[in-house]
Amino acid sequence: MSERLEAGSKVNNSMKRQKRRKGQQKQQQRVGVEEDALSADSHCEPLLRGIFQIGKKSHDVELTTSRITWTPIQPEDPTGQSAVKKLQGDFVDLTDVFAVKVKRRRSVGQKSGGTLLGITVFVGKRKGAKLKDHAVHLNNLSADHCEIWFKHLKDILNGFQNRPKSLKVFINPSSHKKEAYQVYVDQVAPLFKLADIQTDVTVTERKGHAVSVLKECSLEEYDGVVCVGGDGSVAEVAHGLLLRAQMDAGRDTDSIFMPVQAALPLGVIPAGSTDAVACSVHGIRHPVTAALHIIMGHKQAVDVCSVSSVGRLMRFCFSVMFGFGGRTLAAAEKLHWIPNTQRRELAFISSLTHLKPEDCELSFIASSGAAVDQTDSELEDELSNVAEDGPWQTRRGLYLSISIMSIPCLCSMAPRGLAPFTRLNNSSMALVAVGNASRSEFIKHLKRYSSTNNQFSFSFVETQCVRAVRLRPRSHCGWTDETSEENEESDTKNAPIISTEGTYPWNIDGELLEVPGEVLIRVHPRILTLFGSDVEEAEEKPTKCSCI
Ligand SMILES: Nc1ncnc2c1ncn2[C@@H]1O[C@H](COP(=O)(O)OP(=O)(O)OP(=O)(O)O)[C@@H](O)[C@H]1O
Repeated sequence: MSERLEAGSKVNNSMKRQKRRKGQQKQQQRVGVEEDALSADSHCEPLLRGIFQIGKKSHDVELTTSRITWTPIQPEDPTGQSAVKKLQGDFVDLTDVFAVKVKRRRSVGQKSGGTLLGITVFVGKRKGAKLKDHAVHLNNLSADHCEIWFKHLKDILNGFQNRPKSLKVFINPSSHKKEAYQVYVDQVAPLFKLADIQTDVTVTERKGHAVSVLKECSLEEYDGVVCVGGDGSVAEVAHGLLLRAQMDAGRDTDSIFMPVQAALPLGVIPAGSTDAVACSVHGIRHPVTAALHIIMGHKQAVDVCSVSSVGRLMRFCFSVMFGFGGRTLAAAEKLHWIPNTQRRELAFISSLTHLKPEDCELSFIASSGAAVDQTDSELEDELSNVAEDGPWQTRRGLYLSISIMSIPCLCSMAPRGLAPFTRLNNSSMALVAVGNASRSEFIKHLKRYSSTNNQFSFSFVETQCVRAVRLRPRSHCGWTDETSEENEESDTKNAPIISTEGTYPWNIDGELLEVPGEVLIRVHPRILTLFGSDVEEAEEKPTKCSCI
């Protein structure tokens, strides 16, 4: 790319350039250009230099391979006195530029042509975790001048190989407040269009629709997949992408196999009620931020869990909950005629009212939790032992809730994450096992997720960094006798979690899965790439659950 640009830069006659540079140096001394802006880029040879009007002032604008820098031009004082006022220059890094357009004045309804006004550079401006689109108008009425600048800028943007040019988009119109489609049309599609990204949109019609499309469509023509929806939709698309990769690689998903990576990165446009995946890679629930991360090709490899039962893959996912989390979801499904938010609150209250522990055999293989730098074959060797021979540690007892997460799951309910002690790609999962406790103690633990207090500093909560977890719910006979006195307030006469079909409810990324018997959960390091970056804490305003 740089060769192409250097060739392009020969447009400038070197004599002229020297002369101009001398003039520029003089001018810099005269007007006192913001020194930081220029000095950081001083090692880069200018590709282009020209005069544009920015705002109300004429500016000397310089393009290098990494920046556009502009400095206001101060007219010479007729009295010959040097200017006292220091004029401020500014710059944008080209890595923050996501589109460039020729700017024309058009009358209402006019679709093409129009009077040339200059060029507009679109920048993703950062404010904390938020990215906002910002336009810098470089006005100049010369068509030749603008054409050269436009071409150079376009060449540079096209040279960013990490940026997608074509995307497969899934929109779940039923997510949360049914706003996903409008969010896409109003906030995301215009940015994709501006960045000249081709899109192929599927508005999903039912649960499982995205998976069936991903299993069959030709992926070669895309540079990424985008999901507009809540965590359930993201989980479905992530599962579909990973399942497709296993099919293409000939992996037998009816066995304990080592999965291959998904072929395409996944972009997450938040339009759900919790959006923990979007928050974990953007730090904020903001569709424009998510769209700009996708356009600018910011990528982050993440660990994913697999859930298997009797040796068969059931799901790839980011979070698995058993006990309270599974029960609450099962209760919510039974109230399907009630609107989403009220349904969840009712189910939550009902599960709290009937709080009861599950009798389980919980086994896990611990990991350091620190990011590991292993080769793929070393990882494969290590993780293939997980099914049978790993150094399992086993606990037997009563648990109110067991959660396993491969990413921190940041959200407004838990700005530091449901699992703050795991990272996006540390080859490890967080295991949070909440043992038997009174309802009031359990509520205290839940409340701490949205506060600054440590939600895990309770004697009945155990946390571990793990590579694999095996959970075997034990027969419901027996556990009532072991219930602690502290838990007397719970309704011990209530039906156990096991259903009449002999299955247990699991909450897998917010989706209910009824599974009989033992479940194996393994971590698969970095097998999925998400558009976004690693984030420490969500910038969301903490919201407290209205039920507790
Ligand atoms: N047209 C549709 N009608 C009904 N369900 C759908 C449709 N399209 C997709 N789904 C399913 O809806 C489920 C829930 O979607 P999603 O998570 O986006 O919404 P939500 O539950 O309202 O949001 P959140 O998980 O953030 O609370 C997903 O499992 C998805 O498979």
